[in-house]
Amino acid sequence: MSKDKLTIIPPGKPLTGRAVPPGSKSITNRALLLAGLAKGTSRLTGALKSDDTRYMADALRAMGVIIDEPDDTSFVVTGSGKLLPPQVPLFLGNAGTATRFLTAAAALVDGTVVVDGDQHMRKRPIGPLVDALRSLGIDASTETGCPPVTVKGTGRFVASRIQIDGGLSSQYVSALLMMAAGGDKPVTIELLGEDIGALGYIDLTTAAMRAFGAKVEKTSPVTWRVEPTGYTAADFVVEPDASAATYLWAAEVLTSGKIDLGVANGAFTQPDAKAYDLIAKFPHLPAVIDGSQMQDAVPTLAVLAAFNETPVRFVGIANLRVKECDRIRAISTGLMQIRPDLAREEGDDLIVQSDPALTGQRLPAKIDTFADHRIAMSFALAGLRIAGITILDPDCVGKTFPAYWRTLAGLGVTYADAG
Ligand SMILES: O=C(O)C1=C[C@@H](OP(=O)(O)O)[C@@H](O)[C@H](O)C1
Ligand SMILES: C=C(OP(=O)(O)O)C(=O)O
Repeated sequence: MSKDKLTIIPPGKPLTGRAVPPGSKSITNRALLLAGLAKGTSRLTGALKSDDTRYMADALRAMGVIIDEPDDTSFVVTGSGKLLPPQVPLFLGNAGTATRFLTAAAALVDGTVVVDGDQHMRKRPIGPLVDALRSLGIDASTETGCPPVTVKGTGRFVASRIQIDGGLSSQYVSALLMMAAGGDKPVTIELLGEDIGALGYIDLTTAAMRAFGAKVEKTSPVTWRVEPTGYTAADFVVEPDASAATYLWAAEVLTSGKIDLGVANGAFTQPDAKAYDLIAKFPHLPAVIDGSQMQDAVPTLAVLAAFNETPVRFVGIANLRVKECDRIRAISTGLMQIRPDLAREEGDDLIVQSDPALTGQRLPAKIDTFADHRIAMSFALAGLRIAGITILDPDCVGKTFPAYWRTLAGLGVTYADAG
């Protein structure tokens, strides 16, 4: 789209039609890595092509994996069973999955790997993962507790138990689980500290590992045992992205429309699919929503909550402060730009002061998206009911849903250049 801003014109009619979400970012990046670690050729179909998956694919290419892209939704990945040391630092933009997963996978490389990202990624914590690698005797270091991380691997590691504090990100746990199958003996991975949010992402990880031949078993609510099988090439179908689906579900209820996503809401295995049942309750969302098991759906739900009959308090969302941006701040800022009393923060809770009478009003607001795709995509939903909503840096949706603006247009949304 290549614009620096985009103003949504409220459609004033139900949004209708077919709009299939792109492939899941989380599953695509897991499958790419596992296929890259396997020996042989894997075919991934239904995959996401976006900034985050391009960073992962290019990083694997830099480590000797051959990746062809025969069409818009497929990757054909041929690995040698070993990742090679890259000649240059791996640049992973602001892709949390690629950054965390490759930091652990770097421990399987015989040589030095530098994992780096953009200025946003350089503020996202990775210390607990680096500490876990160091506890295994792997030479891993970060000066700031955030990328860049330097890992000097020997191509193998020997460990029987890895402890990890996943309080800030479940991706550390997923990263270690995927690495563990490349070890020399069975490994038990154990969660330390507080319970992690989004345990469903760990299930996605173990499911993808099994699809590529790993043997992994949950041995207690906080431990997993991984056998040293390595990975086997496989043909793998990526399901549509549930976080992307939340915008379409919300667009449907906000406009009393009918949108065919081409996939049943019950068919998703990703954590954010839980948001469907909440969205279906609109405009009677509950007074308290615990976002801990559907974190990426919180921006969608929060913008929806502005039009709810009654206020909504979002709890369990502290780690939204260390996502692509501080999402609690970005959401409260955006809502307060629309109307100053619309949101407030209380510690790490977000309170959305709902008002169904917002609908049909003209409340010009230029929404700062902080380079965060989810802030752009969720605030666009406000523009379905309020005139004057302008999204700054709309291209940031390229992180996970490059066709977002076109997809809304296909359902009947129109845009104006911001004045
Ligand atoms: O494992 C994954 O694919 C993800 C885990 C979640 O992150 P955290 O574990 O950092 O909360 C989620 O927000 C992210 O978009 C994708
Ligand atoms: C938090 C997200 O991404 P990541 O951590 O993978 O960068 C997201 O997509 O909302």
